Parts: sequence; structure tokens; C-alpha cells
Amino acid sequence: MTGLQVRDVVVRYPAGRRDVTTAVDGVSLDVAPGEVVALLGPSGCGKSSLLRAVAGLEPLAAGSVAFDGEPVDDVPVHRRGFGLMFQDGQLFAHRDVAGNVAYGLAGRRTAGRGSGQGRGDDGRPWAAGDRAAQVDALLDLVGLGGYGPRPVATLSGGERQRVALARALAPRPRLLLLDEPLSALDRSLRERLAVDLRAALVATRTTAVLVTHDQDEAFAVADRVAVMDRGRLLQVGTPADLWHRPAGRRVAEFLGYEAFVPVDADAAQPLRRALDDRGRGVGAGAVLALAEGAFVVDAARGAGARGSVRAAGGAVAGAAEVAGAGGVGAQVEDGAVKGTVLGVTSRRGRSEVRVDVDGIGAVTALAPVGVRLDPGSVVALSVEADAVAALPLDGTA
Ligand SMILES: Nc1ncnc2c1ncn2[C@@H]1O[C@H](COP(=O)(O)OP(=O)(O)OP(=O)(O)O)[C@@H](O)[C@H]1O
Repeated sequence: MTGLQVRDVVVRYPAGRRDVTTAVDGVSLDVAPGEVVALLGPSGCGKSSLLRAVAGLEPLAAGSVAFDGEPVDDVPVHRRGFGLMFQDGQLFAHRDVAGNVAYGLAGRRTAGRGSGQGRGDDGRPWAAGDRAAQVDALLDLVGLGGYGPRPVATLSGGERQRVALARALAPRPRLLLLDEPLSALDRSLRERLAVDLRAALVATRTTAVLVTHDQDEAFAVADRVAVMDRGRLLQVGTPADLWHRPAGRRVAEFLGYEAFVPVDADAAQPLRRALDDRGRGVGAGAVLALAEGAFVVDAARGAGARGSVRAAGGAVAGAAEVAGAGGVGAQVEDGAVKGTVLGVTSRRGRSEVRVDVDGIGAVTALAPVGVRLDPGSVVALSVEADAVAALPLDGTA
């Protein structure tokens, strides 16, 4: 066995005088060498407790943690050869950037020390050369080339986390444990840093476990995502696996699926046809989960009643648009899915249209940026099959 093996791990904390909280409730998980796995779940589901148990910072109430087939349960934290990185980076304020990274180099494991811990020079970017060159290479790796002499007090939050990452990678840990490393940053910075974090982990072939409550971050950084809830693992899979085949409603909700409809309901038939067209036929009895964008406002097929679909330039799209023609939806083509507009917001170069669809309820449809739709108007909707998933019949997760 290579990589990390977590078996039936239980972590408990005292709660009150007699009670205990079971924060991790029998979790098993393997992480292959060079693989990045994200632990994803809502606040309090036990992600950090599991990570801390792997690190050796929390005692196990049951189960075991092994690396490369050897149990580490009796190995103290600093002898496990695991690196840790936290939300706030915890840089040394009195050292400059280079000094912080060099501190990580000082802790580098040497080849052959301890079982499975040593890896000789393997062509990684900072494996050779003197210490200053290694620091420079690490700073280049995290996109901070030339930052060495900067006092850390002068860095932005994102830059600090990049330094913390360089420092954490410097000793070439056989496993890097990252606890919400980006969550103190604002969203756009987080998105950019997530991409860079993955690039740095892949370039250094670092085996890593990342804790996050942010689905986008988990999907951007990890090869596989482990969804946790109430101390248990609900599903582990690649981002594509999870997105297309959530194990159940709780996983789907956590990934951002916002509406659910039994496949046999009338309202589900257009969705079912769209899945059939993609070769993703769904059997009777399943439930369809709809993510944002499962419907797209279909301007070409018309809008009716008290509103109209207008493109950004003001041109009326769709010949069937009428104002005030009695009866909501009167002018929308037969056979089209119809939705009553509840409101429109613009985000990231597109419009998100909250629409109420008969038999399904309120969902978020997409439309071109600048589209003007009055609340109460009825729009035709087409289905985007990629944003629809079928939940298995027995999916309890
Ligand atoms: N030191 C502790 N003492 C007592 N209870 C704790 C302790 N640490 C965590 N817990 C409890 O264990 C459960 C899991 O907490 P944990 O921090 O592992 O969750 P999490 O998923 O990482 O949450 P968050 O995303 O909010 O950090 C929670 O109910 C929490 O209150």
C-alpha cells in the first residue's frame, strides 16, 4: 500500500460533563501518491477534526492512520513527515519572505531517514542548488519570484498564503495537509489562488488533503473530492463523478443542486428527453436534481404576457412576444417549458433569472447579460442537460 490509508477513524470530544461529541464517525479514505483529495462539507461536519487526526494533532477514539502501509498512530506529529498549512498562514513576522521559506527548507527530510520518508533528488524544481537558489525556485513556483527580501508585513493576504505554501512545500512533506488555506481571502482571489495551488501541488507531485467548505475550491484543486456530513463520508469521487452522479439528495444539495423533481412527474419529461438525447437515459422512480443553469431562457421561442425578452442592445428577441395578451404564457410556443420570471440579477457576464416552473418551483435559469425581463412575464426555457443529474433510487447520502 502506498500513500495515505485512513481506516474507520473516530474522533470524539468531551461535551459538557458527561457527554461526548462524535466529530468523525468511522471514516475510511485512501489517498494515492501524488493525489490531491479535498474534504468538502458544511461547517461542523468534522473535516478539520479528520485532518487533525491524520496529522496526529487529535487522538483517535478508534481506527488507524497509516502511510505507505505503516501505521503512524504512535508516531508523534513532527516525526510523521507530514506538512501542515492553515487558513492564516502563520508566517514569522520577524523574518522576510525568503527567511520564512528557508525555515521550511531547514526542516527538509533527508533521503533514507525513517521508513518511506526519504526521497532523493527527483528533479523537483528546488531539489538541487544552494539554499538561496532553492528559496528562489520555491518562490517562483508560487508566483512570487523576486519577493525574497520583502518583509511579510508588507504582503497582501493572498501573497502571505503563497509564502505559507512555499514554506509548507519546502521540506517536501510526504503528505501535505491544508486546512481551509484560502478561506480568509475574497472570492475572486480565492478562485485565482485555487488554480495556482493546484498547479504547485501537481508540479511538485505532492500528495495532499485539503479541507474546504467551498465546492468550487474543492473542484478546482482536487483530483477527488470526499463529501462529508455529520462526521461521515457520504461520497468520494472525481469532480465529474460527483457532479453527474451525486449519491443522493444531501450530496446534490451540498454541490449546489437547487431543485428536485421525480422523473415520473409531468414536469420532468422535458428534462428526461434532454438526458435521453445525451445518451443519459434515466429509469423510472429516480429523482432529477437541477443545478443553476438547468434551464436557459430561450429568447428565440418567445416570451409572453406582461414582459418581453430584450437583448442588451434593446432589440426584441422572439416574434411571439406580446404585451398584455390575457393569460400568462399565452404566446409561448406549445411544447416549450415555461417559466414565470421572479427576478433577474447580472453576474459574471450573464444574467441569472429566477423563474417559477410549474411542477418544479423556483429555479435559476441563465440568459445573456443585459437581458431585460419583467417580473411576472413568462419565458420559454430550454434544458441544459449538463446541469441535470439523476439521483439513484436508493440514494440516501
Ligand atoms: N476541541 C474541540 N472540543 C469540542 N468539540 C469540538 C472541538 N473541535 C471540534 N469540535 C466539534 O466537533 C465537530 C466537528 O468540528 P470540525 O471543526 O471538525 O468541523 P469542520 O467541518 O472542520 O467545521 P468548520 O468548517 O466550521 O471548521 C463540531 O461539532 C465541533 O463543534
